[in-house]
Amino acid sequence: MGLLESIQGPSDLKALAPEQLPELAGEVRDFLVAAVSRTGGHLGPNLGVVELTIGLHRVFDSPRDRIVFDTGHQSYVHKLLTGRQDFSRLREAGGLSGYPSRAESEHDVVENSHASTSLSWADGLAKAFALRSERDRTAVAVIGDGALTGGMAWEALNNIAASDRPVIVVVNDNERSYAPTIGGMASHLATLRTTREYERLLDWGKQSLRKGGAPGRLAYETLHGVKKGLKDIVAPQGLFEDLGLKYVGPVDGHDTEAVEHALRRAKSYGGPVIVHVITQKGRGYQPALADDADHFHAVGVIDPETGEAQASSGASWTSVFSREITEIATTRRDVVGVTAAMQIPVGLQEFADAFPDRVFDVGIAEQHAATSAAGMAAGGLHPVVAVYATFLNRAFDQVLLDVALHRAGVTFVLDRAGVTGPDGPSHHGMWDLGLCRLVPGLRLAAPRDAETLREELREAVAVEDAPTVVRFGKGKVPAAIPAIARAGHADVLEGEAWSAGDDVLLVAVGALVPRALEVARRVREHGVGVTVVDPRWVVPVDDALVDLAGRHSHVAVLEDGGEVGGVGWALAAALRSRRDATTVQVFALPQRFLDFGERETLLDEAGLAPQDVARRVVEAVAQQARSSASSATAEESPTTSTPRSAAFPSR
Ligand SMILES: Cc1ncc(C[n+]2csc(CCOP(=O)(O)OP(=O)(O)O)c2C)c(N)n1
Ligand SMILES: CC(=O)[C@@H](O)[C@H](O)COP(=O)(O)O
Ligand SMILES: [Mg+2]
Repeated sequence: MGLLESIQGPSDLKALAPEQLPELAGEVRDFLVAAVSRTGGHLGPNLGVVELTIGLHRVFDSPRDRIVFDTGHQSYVHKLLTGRQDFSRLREAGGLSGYPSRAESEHDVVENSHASTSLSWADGLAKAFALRSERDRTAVAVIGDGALTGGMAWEALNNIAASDRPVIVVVNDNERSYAPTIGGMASHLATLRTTREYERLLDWGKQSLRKGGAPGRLAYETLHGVKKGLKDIVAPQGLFEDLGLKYVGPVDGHDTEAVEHALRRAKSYGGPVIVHVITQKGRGYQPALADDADHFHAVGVIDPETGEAQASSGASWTSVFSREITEIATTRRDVVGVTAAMQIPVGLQEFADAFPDRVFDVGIAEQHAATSAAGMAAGGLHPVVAVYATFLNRAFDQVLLDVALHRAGVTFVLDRAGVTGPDGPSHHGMWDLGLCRLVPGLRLAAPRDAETLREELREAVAVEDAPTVVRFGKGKVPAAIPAIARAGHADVLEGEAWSAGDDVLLVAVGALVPRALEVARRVREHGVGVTVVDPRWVVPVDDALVDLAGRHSHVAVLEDGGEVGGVGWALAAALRSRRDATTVQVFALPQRFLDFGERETLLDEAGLAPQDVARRVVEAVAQQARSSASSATAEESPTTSTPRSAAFPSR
């Protein structure tokens, strides 16, 4: 049995001799490459924190001490060392989560995968320990250099530094988010990293003086002068110590002995301390180290020998956006791109390659991205802020009161809208429709295919006096879905509405249009007429759509956002305000946290499986017919049903 298999929890790890730790680290790396290449996941980040995590669980006493991983994507080693070694279904329903999970282990604290929150968690934990007189407990936060560029981290540091509570901030500095980390913080960490050279220089100085036989006093004076001189040149500790934080480091994050020594030093201070650990993302796995893009930050299924990803066919939503925004930028010199440390994942790399000075990476700082975009717009530019949908959440106030209040022409492009799948509840892009609906003047489009994405993106960047949003899902874009007619501002996709009129209007939103067409097919098998429309611009819900809905007896809405504030929610409210008798069924994501798993399965489980939606629509129509019949009998008068849908002018 290898060392890793012998470890069921931190106590087994603490029992190992220091000289066994490098061997254990090697076994962990072999395990990670073998397991994650089969399932996909955050291979690079976890390869970089093997020795660090071993040190954390040897020095601190989890779960009495609390170890918080920022973002949480680098917690696989933590899981391996705390009794979870079955990675066969990592990030799959029923398997291990790709992030900490309190349901999995008492050693796990924070499940939120949004970056830069760990220091606030640690500050809160430390305050609780102090007030509950649990002074033997330590709060430890492991935060990456990328996450340290997020504003929340500095709000927390400001509080942590002002206290004497034992908070250990471990900066896992691998010099990268996905790409190399940007900004002043990155530069400062780089300066501190040179201290490693400084320490080596110092060691060399000590050895040389000793070898040279210099007398004690002279040797000390010389060395002190060298140390003082070097320190000012290569290692200004400034920032953290000026804040009032003890600084330990920089530490070689792949030297188990040095890591453990530094963590023990930090623990012994008994107050707030920064431990600056230098690591390498993808450490020990050449295909990751050779990957200039992001050192295998997040991989799909790969060949463990070569790191080669499985071939995939078809264009992604992101690639369509990437091409189109670069096209637009060619003629629109005012258009600029903004990314929050995700230039490649959000599709701005092609734009940046073509126009390097017109794409801005602001670090993991979505709030700054939004408000600086308002500034850009005020200066005559048209910013396109590209983020994953879920990450717009934290910039809501900035969208509302910096962009919309000032009627700034800013376009937000939300990738990964809807259910994303393996990353779980804090990654599903299900909040943006509800949040954006709250913003006066904001307009949001949900394209259904590549052509509508291109059209709606161009329409969005043409708006100069209000925020616009274009949202699309994760993965491959579907084949073209042409319209057969227009109804107001909506595309009619299917329907015999110009015949005797259809019973049901099915409103299909964005990436769920293919599902809606399957629903319509199944409903028609029951002899129920269905017209399928795609509103395209879904925030706000426009009067033409409400008019159209009001000309049907029953409306069903299919969308991949949270129910509250969604398209169906707004359409039903508009019909109610008109005292319209049309009945509305809303098929949206339930307003709760959805677990991780396979995207299509999660949508089905959320009640959006075509067969389930169709069944419920047919039942509703039948129920409506029964109600109409019974009320007609009661009144002995002809039914007063909503006038059938009017004929559409053909497109
Ligand atoms: C608010 C927010 N924005 C963007 C992301 C996407 N994201 C996940 S990990 C990551 C990079 C993190 O870099 P770092 O903190 O240095 O950790 P490392 O991967 O280098 O260990 C980003 C941008 C996120 N999780 N949260
Ligand atoms: C941890 C994090 O936020 C990202 O790495 C995210 O997991 C990437 O998601 P995609 O794989 O959908 O790009
Ligand atoms: Mg990093």
